[in-house]
Amino acid sequence: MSERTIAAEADGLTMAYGEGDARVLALDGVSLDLYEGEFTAVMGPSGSGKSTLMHCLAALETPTDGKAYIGDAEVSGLDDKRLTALRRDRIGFIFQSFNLVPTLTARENILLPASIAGRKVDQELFDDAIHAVGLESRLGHRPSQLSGGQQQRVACARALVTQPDIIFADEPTGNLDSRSGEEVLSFLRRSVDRLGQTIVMVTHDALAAGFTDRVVFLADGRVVDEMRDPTSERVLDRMKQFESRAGRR
Ligand SMILES: Nc1ncnc2c1ncn2[C@@H]1O[C@H](COP(=O)(O)OP(=O)(O)OP(=O)(O)O)[C@@H](O)[C@H]1O
Repeated sequence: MSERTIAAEADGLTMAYGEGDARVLALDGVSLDLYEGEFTAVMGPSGSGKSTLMHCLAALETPTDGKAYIGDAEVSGLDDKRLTALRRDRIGFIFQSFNLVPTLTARENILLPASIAGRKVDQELFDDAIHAVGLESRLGHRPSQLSGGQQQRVACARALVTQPDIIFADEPTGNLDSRSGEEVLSFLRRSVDRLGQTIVMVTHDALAAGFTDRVVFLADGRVVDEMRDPTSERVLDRMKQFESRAGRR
């Protein structure tokens, strides 16, 4: 197997919310390497810490203990200015609720992060992304004139055209019907295969996990298992095993 390069790393990440009786340990010492050019899914029951892990890795939250790295930059060691630059220049986000600017067209939404960063978007990459997500005829439309699936494809193109080191996607198909969801997942898959994009995606959906290269399973704030080259059937089976184990506890 060829040597893999680490795109992001969790090193003993611990996150406690609240105090005393109300204390919740959302992450309980998670150590995990995420590799360049891979599509990784993070799965686990509700409350298992998936979003918290992603937020700590993406420098949106500061862990109680442990370290998060993007490449070799330790996220918690950066001052505010460097952190803003890291998020802007090296990380892409796709959210369940799309988070598009309602007053801007699809084209303007896609170009916004690059424009804020004062960077030019590579025209070929822009054309490629638009073609891949099938939005050629929708570039002048505002989000309210687009379907949910089209809006999420705009959000995917927006994350992709800045060519970030890593894209974090938090349940990107959670608000979509199965057909639109599959379109978005195929697009993400292609951007990994064709552009070598690195993507980490939180999902509850075994079908979505079937599009990835690797699934990491969380339970109670810990990594409890992982699967390479998953199929949705194998992921479903594994999830059933977890549920029956949790039921016996
Ligand atoms: N800001 C917060 N304040 C207090 N507790 C929190 C906060 N954010 C998360 N938690 C708690 O931390 C635990 C992990 O939450 P997290 O959102 O990471 O789980 P998740 O696996 O993403 O869940 P879901 O699949 O339901 O989105 C949960 O028990 C949650 O209630």
